[in-house]
Amino acid sequence: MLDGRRHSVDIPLSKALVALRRVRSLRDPSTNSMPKLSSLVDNIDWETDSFNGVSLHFDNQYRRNVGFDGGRSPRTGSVSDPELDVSREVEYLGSLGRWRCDSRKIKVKKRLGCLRLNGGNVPCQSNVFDENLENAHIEKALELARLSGSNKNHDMSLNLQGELLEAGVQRRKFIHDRQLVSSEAVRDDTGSCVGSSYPSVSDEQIDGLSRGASLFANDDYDDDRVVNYSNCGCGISCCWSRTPRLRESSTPSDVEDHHPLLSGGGEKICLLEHKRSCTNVKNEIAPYRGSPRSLSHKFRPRNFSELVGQDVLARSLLNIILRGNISQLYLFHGPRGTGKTSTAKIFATALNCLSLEETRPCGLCHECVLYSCGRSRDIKELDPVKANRSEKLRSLLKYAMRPPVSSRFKVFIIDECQLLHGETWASVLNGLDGLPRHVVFIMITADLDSLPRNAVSRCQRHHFQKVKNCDIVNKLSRICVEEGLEFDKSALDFIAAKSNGSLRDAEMILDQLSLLGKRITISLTHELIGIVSDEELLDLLDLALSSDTANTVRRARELMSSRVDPMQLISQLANLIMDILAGRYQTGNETGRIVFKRMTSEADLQKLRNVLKLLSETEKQLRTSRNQSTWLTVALLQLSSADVSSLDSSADSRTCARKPPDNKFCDTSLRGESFKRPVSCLVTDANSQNLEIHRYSEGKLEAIWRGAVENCQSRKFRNFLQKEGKLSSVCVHQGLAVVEVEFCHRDHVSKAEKSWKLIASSLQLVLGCNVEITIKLGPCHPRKNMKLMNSCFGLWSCPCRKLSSINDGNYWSEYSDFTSGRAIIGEKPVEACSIGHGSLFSPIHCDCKESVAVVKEKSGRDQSHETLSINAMQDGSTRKSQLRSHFPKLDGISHESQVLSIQDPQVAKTRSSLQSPNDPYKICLRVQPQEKFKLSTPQKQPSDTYFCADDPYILCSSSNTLGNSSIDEEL
Ligand SMILES: Nc1ncnc2c1ncn2[C@@H]1O[C@H](COP(=O)(O)OP(=O)(O)OP(=O)(O)O)[C@@H](O)[C@H]1O
Ligand SMILES: [Zn+2]
Repeated sequence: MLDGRRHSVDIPLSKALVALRRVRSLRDPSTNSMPKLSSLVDNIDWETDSFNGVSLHFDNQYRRNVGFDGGRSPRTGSVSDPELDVSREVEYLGSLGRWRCDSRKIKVKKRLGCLRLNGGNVPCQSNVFDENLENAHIEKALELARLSGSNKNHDMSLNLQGELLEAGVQRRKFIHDRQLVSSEAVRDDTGSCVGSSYPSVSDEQIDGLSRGASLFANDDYDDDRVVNYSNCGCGISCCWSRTPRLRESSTPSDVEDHHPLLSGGGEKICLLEHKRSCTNVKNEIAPYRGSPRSLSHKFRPRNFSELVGQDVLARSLLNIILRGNISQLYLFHGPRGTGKTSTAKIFATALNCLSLEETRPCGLCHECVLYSCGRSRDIKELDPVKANRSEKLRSLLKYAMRPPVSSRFKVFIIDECQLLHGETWASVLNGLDGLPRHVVFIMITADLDSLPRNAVSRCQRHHFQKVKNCDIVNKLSRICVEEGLEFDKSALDFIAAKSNGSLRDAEMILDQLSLLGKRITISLTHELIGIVSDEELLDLLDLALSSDTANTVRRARELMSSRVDPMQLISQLANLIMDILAGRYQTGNETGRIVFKRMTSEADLQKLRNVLKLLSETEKQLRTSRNQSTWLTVALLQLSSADVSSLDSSADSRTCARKPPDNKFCDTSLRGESFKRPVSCLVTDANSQNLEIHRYSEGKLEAIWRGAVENCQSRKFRNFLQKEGKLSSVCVHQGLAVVEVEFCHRDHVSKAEKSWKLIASSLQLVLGCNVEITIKLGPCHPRKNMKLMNSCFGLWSCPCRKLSSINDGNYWSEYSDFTSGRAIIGEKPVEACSIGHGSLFSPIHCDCKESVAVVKEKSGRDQSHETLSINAMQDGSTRKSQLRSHFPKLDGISHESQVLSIQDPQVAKTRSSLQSPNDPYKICLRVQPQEKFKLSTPQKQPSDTYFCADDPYILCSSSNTLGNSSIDEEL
């Protein structure tokens, strides 16, 4: 029918069109929206070119607006990018119905058919969809195009577009359905319909298509969104569901109907709905229409009143909005799982909520609905890692300059903002003054200490508390009721206790339990969490204290082999003992009553304290040990002898004088140093063989190592061993010492291995028995070559200043300053910092290798000696290296270390904030002036004063001063 005429739509032209659609100059400069583009398609008409072909034609106004010039990019003037994504071509073809007529029609079909679908090239089977129908549309379109070309008939041109679109839709429907079969569509958590993955043919949607993602996607900053969509969408990048269209008249139901995809602010899942009315092809696999992904997702708070345990904070945020005191930069910080992200979203929505009521966000207004269904273009969650890329950041700031699309504020939420680089922070802070008032940044972090100080001080900070146990229990029970779960109250209590103030953790545990049955019982909870119940713990403690060796070993083994990690067990035991000592333990069972009956005298309580110390020591050793179960069993067997005398240093020397059998460690080869009696005990191993194990404190191991090193002839090798090596364990059995020596570098290990005989014989000399040596790679030692400038060093030289508690993973970051200070030790002033505001069993550590902390230790043997060690906390392991060159007088090592925190005005103030009611550990700051020091302003400074009066045990001792007093050298 069109014989003799060459109908062509040049590919460059089509690509240029696609390119044009992405050009920012097409946007309305005032709103950054795309009204011109929306009608761009409408204004395309078709004309026959000089070659009797058909070419796309923009009306002149648009030509002028966009500076369109054939196949050239309007921005650069260069030819459009030949590498344009095929998927964009699909989009374009789909929306505009690009084709080549006649024989070229076939080409178009082939082209369409071979378009790459997500996950690979999936060629279409041309016989699967109705080719005739498509042909009919194309023929009709061609005819129309010819006519419109000659007549410049606008209506006709629109009809033509309709036909083309029909053809395109046919094709895309086909592609889409294939896609549905080959991949699972991703759904939103509410399971609601969220818009079609391909359009019906309404003008509105066509319009949406033309405005949509590909245009906005090319907005520099919106790349993120595109990535999100294309990653989790239906797989067809032309999917119009990435093109949330602002429909000003949207009612909630209206919006629900087209429910989203998410725009910037939504949860990062692409929500696709296959509009079944648009397709007549059956889906072989029905798209997933699941329930919410998790309980915590389902029960995410949607407004301030649903926030749990953050009442004050919620009130203050609401007041900020009601009074209109909006800052530009907010910082939400606090422990994990306490509602920071949820609150940021609530706050962002409330900022834009249109309701005049005081309860905001209302959840009903246009803005609220837009956000809740993921379509808000004014609330965006940004990926901090991407924001670190300078070009992204520039785009972001540029984007922020533009007025909000439909709301009052443009809100950018940056979760995990500690991942922002210093330069990113600097750019944000510098750019802040120039940004319009409608821009609001909400930064979220659980790690305040990693943020640059100036950034923190520029933000309006809001601290999220750990959620109280009772609040957690209430929320959990509400969830149970709503979910139709039965529950034991004790199970919920237990979950709350274990989740350590994190409501999310609690909800996740409950979630898991709910999968196991309709009733949440305490035993099931114990089973799942892998924690020993109090009864079992008491039973074990009772066995251990009553010297019932065989049963203690059996019971400990049972527990550890079934479900409990030795570290966990030791921590639980310690908690239990602490509760008993603090009089907080309520026993409801027989074992408990028996134990308590026994534990009445002061001596018994003292014994329990000693048990705690012993467990603390063991816990430290377990961290570096490979055979944790054995060492824990060993420790348990020692509990019965943990009376006052066994841990008393003076008693130690007496014991040592008695010289235990097989014990050569009091040998004078150790240059006159007296050591504590090696703790020896009998363990029945798996083969029921008796294995005698001598266990040494870390200090003693160091001394043995020192002795061995000094026995080495070669000075070079001696230096090497001293600097790089560490004796990590000695196990003596029937006159044979099994020794482990660690080096923290592979090269060092191989070097030491080459000279193992040297090391072994040196150790033999010290130990006085045969030695079997194992040389292994261990965790890094503290930096022995640490530069000590005027003996001053401090934790705060550590660039990351990241403090965290090993045991519970909590970040106490906001209190990082509280123990830094200056101390005078001996005659030398040093920077001192307390690292121990955690607990005895979860010492605070710094995960930066360069962190150092000064620890003052009382010598185990001789109180007049003081040992100054550097504890470099790395990866949870504590190492000590003595600074003998700086403090030659210091010698001896003990297991008792006290952290100095000096001149710290914050201590008293912060103790109460540190001590969260939910904290399984009690934190007690102890004022304990050392003999060598005197407080210059001694008011309120009785020796051994506990701030924590109800706590009979020092969980964390900090020798320090109150108020602004300082510590001076003893007069
Ligand atoms: N204060 C709270 N009130 C109500 N629900 C909460 C609260 N805190 C946590 N949740 C629950 O935990 C889930 C996760 O919370 P959210 O992501 O807001 O915590 P977060 O503090 O930002 O955690 P993270 O720092 O790990 O990102 C929520 O979906 C909600 O179900
Ligand atoms: Zn609202």
